Amino acid sequence: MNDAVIEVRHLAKHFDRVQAVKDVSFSVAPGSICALLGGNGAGKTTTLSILLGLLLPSSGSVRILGEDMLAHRYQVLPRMNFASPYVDLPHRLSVEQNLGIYARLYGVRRLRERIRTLARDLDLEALLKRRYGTLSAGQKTRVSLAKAMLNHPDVLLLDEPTASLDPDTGDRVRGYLMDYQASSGATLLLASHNMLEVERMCDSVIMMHQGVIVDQGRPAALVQRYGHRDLEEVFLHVARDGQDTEIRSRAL
Ligand SMILES: Nc1ncnc2c1ncn2[C@@H]1O[C@H](COP(=O)(O)OP(=O)(O)OP(=O)(O)O)[C@@H](O)[C@H]1O
Repeated sequence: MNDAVIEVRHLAKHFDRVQAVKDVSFSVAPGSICALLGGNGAGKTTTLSILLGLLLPSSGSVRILGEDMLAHRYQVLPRMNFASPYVDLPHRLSVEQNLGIYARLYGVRRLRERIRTLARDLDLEALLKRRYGTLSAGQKTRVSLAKAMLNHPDVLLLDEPTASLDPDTGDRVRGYLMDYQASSGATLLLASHNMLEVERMCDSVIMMHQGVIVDQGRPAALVQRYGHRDLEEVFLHVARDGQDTEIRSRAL
């Protein structure tokens, strides 16, 4: 029986002449944290956007929580959420107003209590009355994460979840996400450039290079397979030697 929470098969996406994602297939197990890794332009954000239904694929299929996302995404989206530093919220509204609007859109019950809890957990209490547009990049990242947690998602997609966070705040946010995963059983898929973060948080890693998957596995297994000291070195190896790695992985 196939019980993957995220099941991607032969996914491709091109923008005019740019082939952003080429025949990508992978699955993410329930209750796991999986990382999409790859250099700039590898196709991570495009893949996450297709999973969310924000972009239509050129070909291929995506099943999430057992549903075909192309045919039935509105049945699945209430159980998902997404955080990204690239998605902006209305600048003139306060943090509290922004979270309140999303909470109503998601049909969150006892929304004031939910916002208070998230503000406490993500250190946003002092910012609730501030206009979103006046926040620093790291503060916006935390608000985006709070928005993503409003509906207690079963599937959480995160594009660089700790971008712009200082080391202390980044560490606390990672701890928060891991605690959430452990207590809720949710499945997390994140794109990250932070290899220490990935080694600490993730059960599995999917390495992309120029739109294709060049390798995947558990972080420790990848480090061992490439004979490096850590995932950072594996990343550099794949980024600088991506084409060869792609050819080798296809030959396996
Ligand atoms: N709307 C678009 N129109 C044309 N090309 C696009 C568009 N969106 C993405 N691309 C191209 O598709 C490729 C993959 O981009 P994508 O944003 O998915 O990469 P990424 O792995 O998320 O990179 P980064 O780490 O820099 O965020 C890139 O070559 C990018 O220029």
